[in-house]
Formats: sequence, structure tokens, C-alpha cells
Amino acid sequence: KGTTREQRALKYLKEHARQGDPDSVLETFDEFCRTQEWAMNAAEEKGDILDEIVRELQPTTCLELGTYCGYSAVRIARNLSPSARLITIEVNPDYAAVAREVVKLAGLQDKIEVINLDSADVIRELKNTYDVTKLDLVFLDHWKYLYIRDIKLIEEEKLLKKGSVVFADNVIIPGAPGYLEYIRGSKNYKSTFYSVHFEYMDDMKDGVEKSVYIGDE
Ligand SMILES: Cn1cnc(CNC(=O)c2cc(-c3ccc(F)cc3)cc(O)c2O)c1
Ligand SMILES: [Mg+2]
Repeated sequence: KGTTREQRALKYLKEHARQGDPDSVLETFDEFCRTQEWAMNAAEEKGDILDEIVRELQPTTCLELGTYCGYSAVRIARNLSPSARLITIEVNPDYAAVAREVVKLAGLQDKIEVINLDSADVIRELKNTYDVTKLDLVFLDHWKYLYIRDIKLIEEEKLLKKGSVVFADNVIIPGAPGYLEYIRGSKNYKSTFYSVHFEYMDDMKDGVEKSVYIGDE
């Protein structure tokens, strides 16, 4: 075929979505995944919960681990206030390249920074190199076994404050058992589980976990 699924998705978005319109990009991406090829986007149901969190929290500084093609980055950033920012980290260079194009197509390149590095290396540099003081929202959607490593790093770097929200995708499929045990057992978080459909599969159940940081600053 020569092209990857992610490149085919980008081509479809460029041909069918309205330039500079994030809602159109998301709707078109969902249509592509329902009619042409499935992709591991946070999709409608998980996306609606993410929208609710962003609208209520009105975060200034957001961090996403696992950009993939940028669907959830666009979903988050379209609801951010003018001065708010999203840093999204994708270790796979091919995905990061597609994500940058999707972000541009949505007209959100001034609010979203896509970083093609390993998440742990960036988290250690957020304060010194990326001018971050605190994270208001963290979205975990990268390799599931890395959720626990990275949340511990984020705590170590003292990047959370009272009220910060950590939102984790896929806690059922593929699952993140170590992370769930850790976050639910920690006195520093108040966690809520949401049973949702797995992206674009109306007959499969997944889960997302929203954890509010209540620990020491
Ligand atoms: C390759 N890669 C680069 N980044 C990542 C991190 N994301 C995931 O692993 C991920 C996987 C699935 C999933 C895929 C196939 C399947 F049969 C069941 C579940 C769904 C998601 O929502 C995900 O976020 C993977
Ligand atoms: Mg996911």
C-alpha cells in the first residue's frame, strides 16, 4: 500500500475537513474511523467526558502523553481559553508528523505544542526547558504500562497542585492495572471511574479514570 493508516487518515482529513475548524476536523476524523478505517482516537464518548472536564476546569497548562494523530489534542485545545496551552508528547516520529499536520489543519498550532520525544525525558524538563510551573490537566493515553512511571515522575517534579486533574484513557482495554491500583490507593487523589464504549466499537466496553489531585502542593 505504501501509505500508513495514519497517512490515509490525514489525507482524508485534508480532503474533507474545513481548514481552521477544529469541530470539522474531529467530526471528519470520527467519520473516517467509522466508515473507512478504525483508529485509536479517544472518539465521541470519551471525548465528551474530556470536553466536560476542560470546560469545567478551564485549565491554563495541559499535558497529554500519547498524541497519536492529534485527535484528543484538538479536542482539548478547541475548548481552551486564549492564553491556555497544551503540550502533547508522542515518542513515535511518524505519528508526531501526522499530528502536527492535523493540529495545523484545525488551526490550533498556537495553542498546541507537539513534542517528539520520550515522555519521561520531557516531564523532567517541563519546569526548566518548557517554562511550566504547574499542570492543571494531564491526559494519559500513551503506552499503558508507562502511566504509573509517568504519574510518579509528575509527582516527583511537583507539577500538580490541589485541583489538578489526571484523566486516563483505556483503563479497561488494553488496561492499566498497575496505574489504577496506584492512583486509587493514593491519599493524594480522589478518583472516579467512567464506563464508556471502546472507541468506534458500540459493542465493546472500556473505561476512563478521572483523578483530582488533593495532596500537598
Ligand atoms: C502504537 N502506539 C502508540 N501509542 C500507543 C498508545 N495507545 C495505545 O496503546 C492504545 C491502544 C488501544 C487498543 C488498540 C488495539 C486494541 F485491540 C485494543 C486497544 C486503544 C487506545 O485508546 C490506545 O490509546 C500505542
Ligand atoms: Mg487511548
